[in-house]
Amino acid sequence: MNYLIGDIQGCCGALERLLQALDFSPSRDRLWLLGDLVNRGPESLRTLRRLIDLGDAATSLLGNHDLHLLAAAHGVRRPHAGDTLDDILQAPDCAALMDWLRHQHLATFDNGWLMVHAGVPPQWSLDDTLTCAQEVEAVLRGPDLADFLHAMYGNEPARWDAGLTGTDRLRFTVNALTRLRFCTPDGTLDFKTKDGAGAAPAGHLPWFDVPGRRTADTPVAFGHWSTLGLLNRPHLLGLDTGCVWGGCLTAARVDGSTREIIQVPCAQAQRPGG
Ligand SMILES: Nc1ncnc2c1ncn2[C@@H]1O[C@H](COP(=O)(O)OP(=O)(O)OP(=O)(O)OP(=O)(O)OC[C@H]2O[C@@H](n3cnc4c(N)ncnc43)[C@H](O)[C@@H]2O)[C@@H](O)[C@H]1O
Repeated sequence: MNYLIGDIQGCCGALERLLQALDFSPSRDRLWLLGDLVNRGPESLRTLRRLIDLGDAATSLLGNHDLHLLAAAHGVRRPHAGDTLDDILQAPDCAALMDWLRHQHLATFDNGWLMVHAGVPPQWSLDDTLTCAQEVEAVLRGPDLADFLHAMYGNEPARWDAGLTGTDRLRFTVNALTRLRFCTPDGTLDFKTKDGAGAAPAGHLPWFDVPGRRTADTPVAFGHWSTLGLLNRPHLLGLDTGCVWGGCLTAARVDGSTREIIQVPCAQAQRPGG
């Protein structure tokens, strides 16, 4: 069976309880983790090791917190207050863990589902999304990783232009795939608003509601947006249900036309707004 799982954020106990609830078997089942594997929760190191141990039974996407971990490990960013990455950064095998992390995905398309951590700009087709993701993945896996991590931060360019090149193009892709919630109909990304779908800034919409979105006919699964909560529409699954904030950890079983949502409640590891 195929399961898509929302943001774990280091809540490994919740992951274990969810796998039990699924009666998960690594020889029979496949998992797709929708990013933000680590940080803010209590057991980031244990979570990474668990995912690595799953081998081919699990495919992991990178979220903004996972990229932040790579940046912290390369000395590009200082850990923030509220980060819970120290156990990884101080682990004797930190370099090997980071090597695994940088080989994970920014987007993937499997079993008819396009999967990303945050969102897909309305102007991108499925092919555009996978191509742009692969461009970033190649840099993450290559010799220029540290330089790229320095250049990755920033909110510009906020609007897609097929003519973008170099660092600007890569930064736009990272911001779209790992940070997007709201955008304008012309695809200008907003990075300020973190509230639910009803809190759209003037002139903005949740990215998935933009009229004419080119991936509207492609099933898309994403995480990242805990204040949105579970989104379950025919071609959309939003699966960040705020595990780390005391919500649930959510899996969606997607086999052919079958869809089933399975959730386990989570202990609150961080206080919203804290
Ligand atoms: N290119 C890049 N540029 C910039 N940064 C990059 C980057 N690449 C990586 N990063 C990194 O991204 C990291 C996070 O940045 P942040 O800016 O802190 O991330 P965020 O938007 O708060 O998103 P998060 O992923 O935590 O989402 P969530 O819905 O859980 O939480 C969102 C909010 O919802 C609130 N919330 C959750 N549950 C709530 C509830 N029940 N009620 C009210 N509020 C709630 C929380 O308080 C929280 O503030 C940073 O460490 C940064 O370095």
